[in-house]
Amino acid sequence: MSTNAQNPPEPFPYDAIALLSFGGPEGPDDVMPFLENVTRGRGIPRERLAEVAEHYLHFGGRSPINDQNKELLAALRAELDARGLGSVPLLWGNRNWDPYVTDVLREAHQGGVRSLLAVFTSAYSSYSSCRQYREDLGKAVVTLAEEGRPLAVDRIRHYYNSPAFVAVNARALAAAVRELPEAAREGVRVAFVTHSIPDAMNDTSGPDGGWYVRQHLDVAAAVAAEAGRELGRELPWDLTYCSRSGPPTQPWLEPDINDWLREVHAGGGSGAVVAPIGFVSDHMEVKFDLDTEAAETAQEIGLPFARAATVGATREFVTGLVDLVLERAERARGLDPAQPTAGGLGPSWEVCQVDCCKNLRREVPAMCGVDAPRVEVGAAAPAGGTA
Ligand SMILES: CC1=C(CCC(=O)O)c2cc3nc(cc4[nH]c(cc5[nH]c(cc1n2)c(C)c5CCC(=O)O)c(CCC(=O)O)c4C)C(CCC(=O)O)=C3C
Ligand SMILES: [Fe+2]
Repeated sequence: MSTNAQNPPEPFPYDAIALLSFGGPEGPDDVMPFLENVTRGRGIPRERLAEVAEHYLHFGGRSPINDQNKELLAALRAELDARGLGSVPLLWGNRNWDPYVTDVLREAHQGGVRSLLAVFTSAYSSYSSCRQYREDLGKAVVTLAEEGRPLAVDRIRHYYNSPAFVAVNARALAAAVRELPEAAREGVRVAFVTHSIPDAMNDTSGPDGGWYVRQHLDVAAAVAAEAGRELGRELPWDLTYCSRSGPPTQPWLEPDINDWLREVHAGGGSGAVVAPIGFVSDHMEVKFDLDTEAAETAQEIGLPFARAATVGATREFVTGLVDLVLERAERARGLDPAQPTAGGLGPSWEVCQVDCCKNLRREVPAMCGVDAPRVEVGAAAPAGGTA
């Protein structure tokens, strides 16, 4: 690699890195406006909204997600600094609550940022967990282009099967199994848990459909095997779901975790461990649907129950994310770095095909895809430059 006096070796090809997340209310008054942001135009029944509002109010009207993102940002910042990226700004923008993506990117542009590498707080492919983040970016990029602020955006590949994500989840699962009383461990059953989505959304996830479930099954198998090795025994497992919403007539992914617990109990299982591999930190779904509701179900039926930790801001997970940032940077520079993975699916795409995780309602611009709006970055005049 050649170097010269002006440029550090291997210049990082992005002006900033941005963590993109869901957002959540900060207090009771934010709860309804937040829920309206989340569900605008989505046909979620009113009763479901009132019910979810109660979940938030049960925790003082405050989602844990913003504080968890701040913790993740601090850990990412430290790791980026340690890896020679101390001069690259790290931004944070949300879909449904302040700080909103468009506002954050506008401010970054004013500060000189013209290209961005995005990291989503969701590890898997589906409309809700991937394309909608790409649409958040699309909306921001189109809006800013209209203001004469062109911005280029890439993202890292999905990290569900990064060795670090799998290893940290496996250790957490083994620890949760050890939390059960000894007598409950012998016939223990494991439920990997993720956010339910409509069947139709799974059917269009990834480039050719079904990837949301496929990716979770791949992670689940890898995590169960690794945790099983650590414990010196096989762990029987299933993939289960929480947080179903939508009208009852619409099929969503099943089984629900509560139904699964009852079934395990009826089938003579001695204990249950739930491992929320679908969530990167202890979101409201984890705090309410698992730690509150599912724990109550288990207690009601007398089934010993433990919940595995989420990856959160653990050192190894964060290091793995920065590995993917550096990998993406090398690929942007035309190099061909190693792309380590766990499980059996191999490295996932970082540029999406046209209908990848298709928006079933309407077509809106999405970044990081082959059909993303093209923005002339570096054009001096206001570009309005979207095609
Ligand atoms: C796949 C997926 C993820 C994982 C990927 C990712 O992390 O992005 C996720 C994350 C999250 N979902 C969250 C909250 C909510 N999701 C809702 C509604 C919905 N989620 C869906 C899917 C997902 N959601 C879907 C298909 C709907 C139906 C409406 C629609 O088609 O969009 C609703 C409305 C009420 C309700 O119906 O439950 C709320 C309040 C929070 C914040 C939690 C906190 O505050 O800690 C987070 C991280
Ligand atoms: Fe959700």
